[in-house]
Amino acid sequence: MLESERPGLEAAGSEEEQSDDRPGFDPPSGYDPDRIEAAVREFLIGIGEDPDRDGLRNTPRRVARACGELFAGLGKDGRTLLETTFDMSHDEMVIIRDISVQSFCEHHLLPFQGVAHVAYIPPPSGRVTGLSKIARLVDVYAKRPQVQERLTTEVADALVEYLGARGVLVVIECEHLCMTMRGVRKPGSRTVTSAVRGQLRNPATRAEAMSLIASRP
Ligand SMILES: Nc1nc2c(ncn2[C@@H]2O[C@H](COP(=O)(O)OP(=O)(O)OP(=O)(O)O)[C@@H](O)[C@H]2O)c(=O)[nH]1
Ligand SMILES: [Zn+2]
Repeated sequence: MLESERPGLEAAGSEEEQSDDRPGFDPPSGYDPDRIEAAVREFLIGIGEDPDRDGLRNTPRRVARACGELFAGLGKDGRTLLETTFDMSHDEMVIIRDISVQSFCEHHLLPFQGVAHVAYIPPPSGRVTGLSKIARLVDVYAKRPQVQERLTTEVADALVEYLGARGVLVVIECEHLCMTMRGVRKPGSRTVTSAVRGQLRNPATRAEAMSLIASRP
């Protein structure tokens, strides 16, 4: 089937779709789709492709639009996300495990993906944040060109700085496509990074968090 015949794809170039007012579409402040589009066209020529052939004609525009989502975290931080808190008077550890992570390695602009586990001890006020905000926090720092180590520390530091968490442990495990699709070609290899702050530096508390993260039903 020709691309132009496929349902949904024909509309990709319509005025309506170009307006980028899709619900939830919140591109970074410096987002310039025209520049991305021009660059992708050049890129296609550079790899020896014909950007005017049928299947590629709308690709630069599609990539430009996709970049508004894929890099939506650029220029943002977790401050506003972590402003919404609830009074639970809970002063024990909270763990959100297996949060999916999708990011781009800043060296090759290839994806790395996997999971994040976040443990935190609420601030002395006992106020906790909504569970979804932790997952959104990971997204804010993942949706940009990144390295896994920085992603890990940025999530941990945001929880201390913006929520006032008394302790934080962030563990991220990802597979990097730049190590599997090309280069050293080691499919299945996973990189594990961690960042620990405050009371979770205590060996016993940290061990408790790690065992809860590792436990499986
Ligand atoms: N520390 C760290 N390194 C990363 C991450 N993502 C990719 N890399 C590495 O970044 C390095 C870039 O190395 P270079 O020698 O400049 O680039 P390269 O010639 O493409 O390297 P190869 O991948 O070994 O072919 C590679 O070793 C990647 O594995 C990350 O999140 N953290
Ligand atoms: Zn890479």
